Amino acid sequence: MSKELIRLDNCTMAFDNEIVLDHINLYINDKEFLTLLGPSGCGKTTTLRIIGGFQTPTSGDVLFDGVRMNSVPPYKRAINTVFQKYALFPHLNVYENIAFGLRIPKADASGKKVKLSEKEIHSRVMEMLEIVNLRGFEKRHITALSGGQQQRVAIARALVNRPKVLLLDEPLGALDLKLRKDMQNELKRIQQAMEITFIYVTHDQEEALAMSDTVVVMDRGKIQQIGTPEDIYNEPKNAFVADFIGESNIIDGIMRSDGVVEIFNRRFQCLDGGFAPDEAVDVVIRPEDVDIVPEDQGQLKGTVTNVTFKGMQYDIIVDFYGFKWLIQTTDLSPVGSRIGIKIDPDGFHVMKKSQYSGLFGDYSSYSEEYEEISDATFDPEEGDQEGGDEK
Ligand SMILES: Nc1ncnc2c1ncn2[C@@H]1O[C@H](COP(=O)(O)OP(=O)(O)OP(=O)(O)O)[C@@H](O)[C@H]1O
Repeated sequence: MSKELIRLDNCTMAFDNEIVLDHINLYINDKEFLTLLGPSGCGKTTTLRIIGGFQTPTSGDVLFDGVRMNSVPPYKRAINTVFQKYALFPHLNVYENIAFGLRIPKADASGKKVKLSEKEIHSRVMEMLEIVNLRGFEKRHITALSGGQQQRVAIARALVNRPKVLLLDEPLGALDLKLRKDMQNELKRIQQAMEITFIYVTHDQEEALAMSDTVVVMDRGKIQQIGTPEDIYNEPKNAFVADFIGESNIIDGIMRSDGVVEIFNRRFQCLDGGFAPDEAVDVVIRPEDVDIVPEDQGQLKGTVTNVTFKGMQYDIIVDFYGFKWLIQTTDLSPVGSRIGIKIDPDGFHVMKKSQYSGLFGDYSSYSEEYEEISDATFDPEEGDQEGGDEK
C-alpha cells in the first residue's frame, strides 16, 4: 500500500472569488482507504469532485501516477463515484442495474468501440453480486430492496467495470445507525477484497476512524491533520481536531518547561516538550484519561453535577470552579458527591495555540477564583504531586 496513485499539489478552489479550498496538498496511495472528514461546508465534496474530474481547481495540479490530469474529463480517469442518492434504475432489476455500464461499448487501445459478450457480462455481474453479498437477488426489483441492499447494488454497479479508484460521497448517510455500522464493515471488506483505492467523504468521525487507513481532517477549506485513525485520535494537532474527533476537555495552559504543564495555576507532569519557556498552549485531556479518586487524593477536586449512563460507561460532569470536566468511567459517582481528579502524565496532550484556541471556552476568567486555592506544590524533581493541592 505504499505506491502513490493520486496527488493534489497546492490545489485551491474559489467560487465567485470566495476561497473554499486553500492550498490543499495531499497524496493518496494505491489500495488505500482514505477518508476526508470534516464539518459541513469544509470542502470535502469539492476535494472529491476535483479528484473525480467534475471540477477543475482554480490553481494547483491533480496528478494520477505522476501525470497531470487537470483537464482530463471524469470518464477518462479510471474512477467511479457512489453518491448518497445512489440513483439506481427503478425499472430494472438488480442484475440489469449492475450490468448497465458493461453493456455500453468502450473504446479499446486502438480507439475501436468494443462490446463485451453476454458471457463476460454475466461472469462479471455474478462476481460482483458475490462480493457485495447479494447472490440470489439478481431478479429482484430495486424497489423491493432495503436501503442497505440498494446501497450494495450501487457499489456493485460502480465497481463492476473495475475502476482503480472509487469515490464515495457520504454513501451511508441515508441509512439508520445499525445498518450504517453493518455497511461500514462491508465497505472495508469489499475494498480489501477488490484491492482498489477508496476515497470516502463523511462528517461522521466514528465512521472515519472505523474504516480508514488514513484520515484527512478538514476545516474551512484547509487540511488540519492527516494521519492514521490512531494518530488523529491520540495525537490531535490542534484544538479543532481534538474537539472534532471524539470528546475532549480543552483547557488553556502554560508550558513551564519540558514535561511540566500548568493548568488552573497548578503544575502537572506531562510527556510533551519542545515549547518556548512559559508558552501559552492548549491542553487536551480525553475524558477516559481522567481518573476519579477519593477527594483527598485528587490533583484537583470538584463536585459531580451530571451523570449520564451510556451503556458501556457513565459520562460524568464535574464542576471545577466553573470548568466542566467531562469524565468517562465505569464507576458511578452520584450527583452532588465531592470527588478527586487524577490525570497521568500521558493523559495530557499539549499543543500549540492555533486559530481555534479559545473557541471551546476561555477559562482565564476563572483564574481569580482558582488563584485563591492555588498551591502548586508539584516539583518535577520529585515527580507527580498527589493530593493536598487545594487549601
Ligand atoms: N458550485 C459552487 N458554487 C459556489 N459555492 C460552492 C459551490 N460548490 C461548493 N460551494 C461552497 O464551497 C464550500 C465547500 O463546499 P463542499 O460541498 O465542498 O463542502 P462539504 O465539506 O462537502 O460539505 P457537506 O458535508 O455539507 O456536503 C461551501 O461553502 C459551499 O457552499
